[in-house]
Amino acid sequence: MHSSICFIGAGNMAQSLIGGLIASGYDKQKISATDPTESQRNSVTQTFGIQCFADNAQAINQADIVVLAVKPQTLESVCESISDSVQTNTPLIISVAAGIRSDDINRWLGGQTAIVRTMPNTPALIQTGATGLFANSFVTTEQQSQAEHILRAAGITVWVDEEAKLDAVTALSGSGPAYYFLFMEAMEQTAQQLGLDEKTAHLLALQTALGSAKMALESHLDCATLRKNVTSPNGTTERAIQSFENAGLREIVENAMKAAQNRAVELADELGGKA
Ligand SMILES: NC(=O)C1=CN([C@@H]2O[C@H](COP(=O)(O)OP(=O)(O)OC[C@H]3O[C@@H](n4cnc5c(N)ncnc54)[C@H](O)[C@@H]3O)[C@@H](O)[C@H]2O)C=CC1
Ligand SMILES: O=C(O)[C@@H]1CCC=N1
Repeated sequence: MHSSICFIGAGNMAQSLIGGLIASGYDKQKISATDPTESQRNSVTQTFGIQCFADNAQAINQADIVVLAVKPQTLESVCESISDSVQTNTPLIISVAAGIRSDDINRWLGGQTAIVRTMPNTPALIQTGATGLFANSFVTTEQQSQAEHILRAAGITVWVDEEAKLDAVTALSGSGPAYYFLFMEAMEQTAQQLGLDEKTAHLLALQTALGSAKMALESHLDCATLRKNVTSPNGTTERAIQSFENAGLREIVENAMKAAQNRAVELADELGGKA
């Protein structure tokens, strides 16, 4: 039998996870969500057929698992508003918030709380997500498997042995879908400049991204070798790759990912206690 899960905050990330769970066969009756915005609650109920509530503390009373899916800036006040119920009912807490450390969440919830801090990504919606997980010292082995089971319904899962590594996961797979969307946007725009219509440019850009990722996942070859296999000497790809390398693409990626990681640390320092 499925555990009952309540999502606090029914925005983009919660909806991706809810969609992934339902697609994997999770019992809808066991999933609920809260959100202060009425239109958001109605839309989530309509899309997923789950119950939504306005009152966080009331909604989590029956929950075995509470997923904190609000913005990092809202997390402290949300935790304080549910701390009495958490202390009484002792659900497993799963946080998806970027940056915010489990020690801070534990303190805001009143202490001694089992918390699995995670960093999922929005492709969870189509069960192609990637999630990093870290368990604090109050999490039992059984709760660890429960958290993994839930996130696995939405894609692959990877446990990290140090909490700080979740900030690297954030910079890679948490924010990563946006990097690929940006790249696909840019490829589509340029393809139109080169003479393709919008629909054709869109389809070819997306199928190319999908094919490349699927091929790399299924291949025994590394990404550098797969790239070289596309690059004929003195051919078209070589010119494009030279153009990327000359423009410093590797450094651009390095700077962007380090900026994301730094922001995760900054968020934790700004909104929680200093590490
Ligand atoms: N969007 C993404 O790709 C990812 C987001 N995250 C994390 O997920 C969390 C949520 O992000 P998004 O879903 O993108 O934001 P969002 O803004 O789409 O969703 C947050 C939801 O929380 C609701 N909310 C605000 N105050 C609330 C309260 N007091 N009680 C209950 N709900 C409340 C808002 O109305 C909104 O619907 C963040 O902490 C973020 O770091 C993690 C991984 C990826
Ligand atoms: O941009 C953000 O802060 C969140 C965390 C990872 C993806 N979106």
